[in-house]
Amino acid sequence: MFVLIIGQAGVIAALGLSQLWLVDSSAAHRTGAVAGAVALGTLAYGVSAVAGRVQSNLWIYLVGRVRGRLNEETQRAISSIPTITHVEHGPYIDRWNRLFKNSQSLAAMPWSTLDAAAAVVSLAVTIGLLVWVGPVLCLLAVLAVPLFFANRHSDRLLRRSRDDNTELLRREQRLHELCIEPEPAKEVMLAGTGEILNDRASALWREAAAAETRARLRAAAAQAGAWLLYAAGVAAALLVVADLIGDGRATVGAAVLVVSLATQLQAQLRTVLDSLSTVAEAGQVVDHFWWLRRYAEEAARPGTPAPDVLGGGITLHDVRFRYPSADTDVLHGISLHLTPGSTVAIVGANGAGKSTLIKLLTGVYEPTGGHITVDGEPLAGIDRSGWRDRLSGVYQDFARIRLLTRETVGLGSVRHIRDRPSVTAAVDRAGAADVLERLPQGLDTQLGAAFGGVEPSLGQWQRLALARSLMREVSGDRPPLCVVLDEPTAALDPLAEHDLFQHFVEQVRRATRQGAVTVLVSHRFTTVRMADVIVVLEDGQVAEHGTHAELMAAGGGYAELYALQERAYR
Ligand SMILES: Nc1ncnc2c1ncn2[C@@H]1O[C@H](COP(=O)(O)OP(=O)(O)OP(=O)(O)O)[C@@H](O)[C@H]1O
Repeated sequence: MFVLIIGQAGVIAALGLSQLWLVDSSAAHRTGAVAGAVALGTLAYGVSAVAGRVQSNLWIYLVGRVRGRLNEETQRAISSIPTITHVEHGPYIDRWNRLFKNSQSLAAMPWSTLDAAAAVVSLAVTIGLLVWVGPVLCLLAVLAVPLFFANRHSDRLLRRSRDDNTELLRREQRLHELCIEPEPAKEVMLAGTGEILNDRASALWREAAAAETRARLRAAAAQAGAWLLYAAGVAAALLVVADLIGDGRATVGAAVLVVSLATQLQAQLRTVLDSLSTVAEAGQVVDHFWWLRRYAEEAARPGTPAPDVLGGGITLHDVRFRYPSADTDVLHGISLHLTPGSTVAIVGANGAGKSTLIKLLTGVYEPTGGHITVDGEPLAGIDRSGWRDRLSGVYQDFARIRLLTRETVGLGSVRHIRDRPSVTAAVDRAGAADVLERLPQGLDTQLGAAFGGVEPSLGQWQRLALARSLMREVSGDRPPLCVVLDEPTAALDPLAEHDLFQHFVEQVRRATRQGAVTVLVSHRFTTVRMADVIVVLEDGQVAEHGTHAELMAAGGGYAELYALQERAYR
């Protein structure tokens, strides 16, 4: 690439000179010189055409490979971050989206820089030839200055509109996804809201397109002005050459050379300006890239190892939390002590903050006020991946991982993903053996209709997720210090819930022996009453806490809700 790009400068000089010699030697009837000029021109043209093709193909190949690597690294950095804010909140998503969308310019930057350098060399050769015809013609090069400023101005306009549009286009894409992703699409179809959603998405797209068009028009106006100035300069240069020819100080060949050089100068200036635009855009992409790397490094900051066994337990000290896009706190100063070997049930109305609390314990969010300690050590100071290795459980919005069944479960302990006995044991303990029996190839069944596999029901998915959460326990990994179960039976039928419950008691006993804390979120009070401590959350605050008997005796909100559910089930 380097040789090809730099070689262009020589080709440009050879082409220009061949034209000059051709015109002048034919005027002087020097046949040999004409033949030489034709040969030089043909050779230069041939080399330029072949090198151009080779160069553009090489460019596509190299940029494609570098872009692939960059996207891979970006993807890896995104997925290495153990917190979830960056995949959940718009401004963060937009930043790494820009990185993916514009990675092409970063991949092309080395070649664009080289292109710009080669074009500068070519420019110098062109200007040298112009000066050779008439020194005053070098003023043509001065007209590149307004072009440069117009280019910078239009780059800025386009970049700003692209950045502003990232959010609009993300929202447009998410609205379209509602109509084509199987989970939301069925509801959209049932309600017949597809058209409204598509209209909204189209309106967002139109808004983004209009903003971009406005920016493009303004950029084009600035550039057109600068190029008009340049065209006037070329006209003036031709007048100067006509004058030189009139005075006999230049030949007709020189006039042809000036016309050819002016055209080349224009192409070279375009190359320089385009390359500078790519380099400037690449600079922005680098900014996003470094931001992501820094973010990933900070999130994965090393810390002290997690304790081997819990001695003192997990304590929440006046913990507050506010989501990045929110104006108010979701948790308002929670103080709790989770004793080793205990089961703590968290109950409360929808939106009370139960799942948020679970996510703070697992470290996917960090408190925005107060702190959490594990055996007296701040959780923030404990190595994140070390802490994660010592957790197990399921979230309320469990993942439906559409891989082979054994992988879907085995991912709970990556080291044992191929360990079939462990996977089978985890499936059994989660009460998912009957799910497995119904799968045509058992553990080797591909899951997910979109992948040509079997699509489990919601309850079956939840049991597979539970099995995944038990992988660490059955595979002989170090036992968890904290087990979080966020509505683990919400999608289960009564029989499956009963089976799980039996297992749950067993698991709690085992966890108790090993000193783990089990935190259970549930709306089913029959399960909740088994816990050692029940915490009632109300609007992000602890309203009551104690054993079932204590809370019933207190006759507060818990007792009321328990009685209500008991009556309903009777
Ligand atoms: N990712 C998020 N970004 C912004 N706000 C959120 C996010 N997740 C939850 N919230 C808000 O935080 C509050 C508490 O939500 P959380 O999911 O913790 O409640 P919950 O008690 O688990 O409710 P449920 O019983 O419905 O599962 C809610 O008001 C919700 O709107």
